[in-house]
Amino acid sequence: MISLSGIEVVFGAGTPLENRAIRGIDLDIPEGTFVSVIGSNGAGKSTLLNTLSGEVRPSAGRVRIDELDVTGWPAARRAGLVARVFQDPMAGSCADLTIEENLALAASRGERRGFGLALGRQRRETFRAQLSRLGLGLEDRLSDRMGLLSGGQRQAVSLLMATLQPAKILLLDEHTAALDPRMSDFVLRLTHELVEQQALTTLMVTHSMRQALDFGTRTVMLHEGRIALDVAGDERHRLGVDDLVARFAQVRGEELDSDALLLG
Ligand SMILES: Nc1ncnc2c1ncn2[C@@H]1O[C@H](COP(=O)(O)OP(=O)(O)OP(=O)(O)O)[C@@H](O)[C@H]1O
Repeated sequence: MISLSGIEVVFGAGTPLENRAIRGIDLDIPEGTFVSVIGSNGAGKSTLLNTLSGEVRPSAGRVRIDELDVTGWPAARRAGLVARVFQDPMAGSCADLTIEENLALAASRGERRGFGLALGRQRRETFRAQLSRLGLGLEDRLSDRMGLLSGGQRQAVSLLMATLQPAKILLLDEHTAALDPRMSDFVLRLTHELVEQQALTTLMVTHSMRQALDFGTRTVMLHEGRIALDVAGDERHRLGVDDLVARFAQVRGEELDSDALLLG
């Protein structure tokens, strides 16, 4: 169980630029749940993910991963518990290392010693098999530098890297937003497959209402640092994109507008 209780995040506290990005969030995520997170710009989605990964320390509240209270743990200490894929395909891997070296680093995530770059034959074969599942021909390019891959290929490998080691939670921060529609579909399908196979507890931020309903088992909408909607099960099944857009407009106190199309 991942548990956030009474979380508040204030940036620039006590300054004229004080910003209460998270204003009291309570969220329990049982093991194996796949939560999609939506919300307008500045709603606090990335800050929520950063609070879970340890990049941001909450001003109030507790973060628990299973029975561990990790509130005071920096990101590096949570590395073995939290896996993450960012929006920027360049952010999750090292361009100057080979595909194989990047995978080896990911496989050693959370280990205390060394960089885990040791590349025995068996390990290489495992990586080859994992890459071949992507169907992108990357299994024959193990020695290519990561920087040579396209954004979509790199994001697919980043996803693979994030799931090589079992983590308590997988954080996906608009991880398909920078990709063209074909590659975005591909990475989303791969996400679905990996999450299902490994029964990963997952939090995926998306700007697409369609994706928010099509992927995962629960949808959370953030607005101005609070949870404005939290749906799962039958209630979620009954929701269509139009309903979600209407709820979105409602919490923003707006009429339906072109955002609806943008977010569809
Ligand atoms: N490191 C930071 N320092 C100061 N303010 C920050 C920082 N990170 C985020 N904020 C502010 O906190 C608020 C929430 O930002 P956040 O990035 O979490 O929103 P978001 O929902 O992810 O938005 P978007 O959809 O635009 O990515 C915003 O007002 C943002 O400017």
